[in-house]
Amino acid sequence: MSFPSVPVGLAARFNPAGAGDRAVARGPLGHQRGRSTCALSRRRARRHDCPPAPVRAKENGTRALGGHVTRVKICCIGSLGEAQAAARAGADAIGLVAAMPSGPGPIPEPLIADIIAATPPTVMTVLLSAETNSASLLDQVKRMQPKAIQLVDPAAAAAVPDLRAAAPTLRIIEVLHVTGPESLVDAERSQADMLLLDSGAPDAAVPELGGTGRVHDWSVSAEIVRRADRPVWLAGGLTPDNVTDALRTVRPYGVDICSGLRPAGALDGQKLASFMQAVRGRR
Ligand SMILES: O=C(O)c1ccccc1N[C@@H]1O[C@H](COP(=O)(O)O)[C@@H](O)[C@H]1O
Repeated sequence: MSFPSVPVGLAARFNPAGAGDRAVARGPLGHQRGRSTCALSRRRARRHDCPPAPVRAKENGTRALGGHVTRVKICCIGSLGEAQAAARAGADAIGLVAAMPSGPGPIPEPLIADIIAATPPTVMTVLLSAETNSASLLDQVKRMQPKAIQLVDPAAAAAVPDLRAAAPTLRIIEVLHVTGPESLVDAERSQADMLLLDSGAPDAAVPELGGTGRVHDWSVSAEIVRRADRPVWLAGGLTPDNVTDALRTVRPYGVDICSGLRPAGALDGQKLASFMQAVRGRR
């Protein structure tokens, strides 16, 4: 099965191979990191060869600092039809959830592999995995062939170097379950290509590794984004109603949503359209 074509504008600004993403993120975000030097005065900025000041959004937060268009990842895709609907709506990425200890998203691996194979290259296919060791993670990647892997268990952070060495084109997204200021330290330590800030409770009796529908403290997330030198996705309890606020507060590279588009389990077409409209800012 193949997808209808994705709007040209979306394809052009999203490069699943990754080089473009890194370039976009490392420019403006790296600039923010050096803010103490670069933001003090224009003269000092010139002396230190700082990049131009980021363009601030005039509208409702749809363009984060640096003027990039906010990426959208539609997660918990459950069928080829849902993947097609997400691509048609303009999603930059889709999330496919493998076996998890809890949550609404898991689907069988053969279905994940079929959806990935049918997805156009302009959409980043993200496999969500609860595995923590590199051999098991790599086996999953071989079986399903995603463009990116989302490591939802904090214990998987140690596997990042092995994954990168064995699968150099695979984008690695490390999930940080934001609990408080200590998450800033985890963000600093990460070796992944991208971070994804979520609201799980990995230490609960039945671990929650995502798909909770809960928001976390966005002020911590905003600080992580300010300090980060790599793309940061915001997830956890986003909805069409709160995403504008989330964008204004956190200014992430992209937003990621599961439960907020699934009041009855399946992807709700109207909620998907409202979410895309809120993020893209077409009012
Ligand atoms: O959805 C799940 O079942 C799930 C289970 C374990 C880890 C992640 C999971 N889903 C992902 O969690 C985030 C946020 O979801 P929500 O919007 O708060 O419901 C998202 O990436 C989901 O795909």
